Amino acid sequence: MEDEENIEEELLLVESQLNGLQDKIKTLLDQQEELYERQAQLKAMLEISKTSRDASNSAPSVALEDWSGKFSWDSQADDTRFNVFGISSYRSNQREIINSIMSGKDVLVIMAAGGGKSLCYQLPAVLRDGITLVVSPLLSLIQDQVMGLAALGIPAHMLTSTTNKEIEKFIYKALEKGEGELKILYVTPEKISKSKRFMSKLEKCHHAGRLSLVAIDEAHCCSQWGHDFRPDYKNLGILKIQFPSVPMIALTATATSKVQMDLIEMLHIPRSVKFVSTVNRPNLFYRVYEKSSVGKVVIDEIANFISESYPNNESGIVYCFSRKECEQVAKELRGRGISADYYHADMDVVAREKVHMRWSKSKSQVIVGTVAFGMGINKPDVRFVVHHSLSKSMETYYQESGRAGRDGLPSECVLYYRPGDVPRQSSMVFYENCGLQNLYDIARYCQSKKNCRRGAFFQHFGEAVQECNGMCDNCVSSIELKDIDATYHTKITVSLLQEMQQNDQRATLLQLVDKFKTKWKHSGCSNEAVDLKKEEIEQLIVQLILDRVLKEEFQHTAYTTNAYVVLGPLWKPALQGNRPVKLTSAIHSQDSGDRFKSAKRNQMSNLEAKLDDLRRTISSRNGGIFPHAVLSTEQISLLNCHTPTTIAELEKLIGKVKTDKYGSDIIEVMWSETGSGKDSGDGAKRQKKDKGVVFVESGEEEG
Ligand SMILES: Nc1ncnc2c1ncn2[C@@H]1O[C@H](COP(=O)(O)OP(=O)(O)OP(=O)(O)O)[C@@H](O)[C@H]1O
Ligand SMILES: [Mg+2]
Repeated sequence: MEDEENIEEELLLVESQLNGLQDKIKTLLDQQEELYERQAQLKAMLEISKTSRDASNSAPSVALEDWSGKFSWDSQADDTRFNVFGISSYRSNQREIINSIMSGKDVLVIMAAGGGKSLCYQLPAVLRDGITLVVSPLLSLIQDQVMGLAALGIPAHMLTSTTNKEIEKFIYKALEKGEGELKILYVTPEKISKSKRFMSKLEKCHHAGRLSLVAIDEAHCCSQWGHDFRPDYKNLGILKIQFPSVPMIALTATATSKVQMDLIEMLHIPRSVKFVSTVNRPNLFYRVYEKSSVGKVVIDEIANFISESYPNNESGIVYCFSRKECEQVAKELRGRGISADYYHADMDVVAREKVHMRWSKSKSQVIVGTVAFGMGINKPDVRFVVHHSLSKSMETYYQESGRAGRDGLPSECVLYYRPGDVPRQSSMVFYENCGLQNLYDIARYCQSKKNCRRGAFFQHFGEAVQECNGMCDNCVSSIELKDIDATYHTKITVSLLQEMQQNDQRATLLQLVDKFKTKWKHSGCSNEAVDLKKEEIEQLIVQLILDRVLKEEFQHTAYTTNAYVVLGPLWKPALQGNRPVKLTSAIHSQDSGDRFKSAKRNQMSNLEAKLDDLRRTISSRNGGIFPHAVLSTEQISLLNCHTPTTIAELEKLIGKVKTDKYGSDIIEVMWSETGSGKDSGDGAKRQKKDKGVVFVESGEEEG
């Protein structure tokens, strides 16, 4: 008997020691997991830093050649840039890239979205004799580019599955015999890997010395490590093998060092000159708004934001978490007078294309989309990108928000955040490699009320910090902040979870908030700790997850995956109150205007509105051309500033090609708005001054 008791006693002891050990092992395993993740992060950072150092050491051609110096084609390039493309000056790195291509080098370009990569191959294509081949992944991107070039009078065509027989014949003749006018030929990668006929024509073109340049757009599609891998891109290596003497330019907006190495190898361009531009998008204003837990209130806020900040139908995108949410939000925005269409992967291609087209031509203002609305969005004048919920990583957010302001003009990226959205995303991404870590990075971005938003991007992409210039909410906010001591609240949360776990109970984030409130009430609140609002408790719990005091655990049901909050590796010190926990809260939550709001041209002038109408009229008159291909928004502000009233003045601002095409229409608008010309009765005088220019449309005057 006694023996048995002793045994039982010892058994209990051993079991409790085992439990203790298992806890320790769990904590150690958690720590190991954290360290592995950090190790991977540090290795990647080291790789980036090594590659950039190697690039500057091992590519003497880069160091020795001054791509910004003088070249024999300078004046011809300047003339084409301005008179054909209507671009008044180069942006950062464009001139250097063009010069290296013109010198016959292979080039790798990494430049942020909207940085102006197209000009880097289109301008040399016009300058060099012969035909430039451009490989691009999507039909819609190709169509946009070909139409844009046609509007500039540059002979460009595409050879895709939609090309009719007649055009195909024309293209093959141009390749084979040099007949007909063809300067730039766009193809999808499938043409290279699947059409022997096409490759044989291309070889003939090359043998006759007429293949001037090969451009690979969206080159990150080559790499399996990239975010848009396309198997057919893997076969593009054949191009350098077949045409070694033809310069190749590979362009992409985002490529980690791993992707860069991958694509240099796959495209066989080991000696390429590399140009890496900053990830910074100085014209984008980043802000995070607190998101209400009431769905309708969120929509009201988004609708108000759009109609107050963008009353002139300026284009925007609203990103949503799910397809259903997309449809719902679009419907509710429409109900509030905003012309919005939805776009997601469940729609058929024709319906998607229709929605995209309407929006591209500014016939609808907003697309409410899921992540499916991605690569292929070429619209330069997107003024705002709203996130109805947070993205799954900083990288995804950078890309999605980066679709704003590709024309370089001030634009806004707004994210509606509530901590309750974190578990919605985490239950989708937890099985992905580093999925949770990536999600927690963006959650940290959203939770912060103090740190520069731009700084978070620099840190994420391993780039030196640059000035924000007051272009994020945290840098300009006049909201007064206070730090709440949440050490006691943390203790309560941890002990609550400890009790629950002992009883084999679990709670989701929202359930935990409710349980916290009940426990708080019963705890007597004798402590001087302040009462927290529901949103603040949610915020605290997410902060504790990010700080590893708590963690998320997932369980599949037949229909869904639930995310539960459980104790994390650092719960013990938190329970003992050894680690002070601070929660940042806003004292006055009203945003008393910021520099972006006042700097941004909220109202278009009458003249700008008229020119905007004009570009839309010309666009619909000419079928396919987009309004921004007629006149860019930047050009409209230029015209608004300088108010040219003669063709000669106009040509100095927008170049020859656009003046020849649209000059008389534009001048007519200028006259009607500025009171010059026929209204002031000096039309005849003006006509005399601008000999050779006939304003056919101003009929009254002529007669
Ligand atoms: N030097 C410049 N000055 C003014 N506008 C420019 C200049 N270069 C390009 N742009 C305009 O900027 C916009 C974006 O250019 P482009 O489409 O080439 O960007 P991108 O780098 O290819 O971006 P993405 O990665 O999104 O494809 C276009 O409207 C283009 O006409
Ligand atoms: Mg591009």
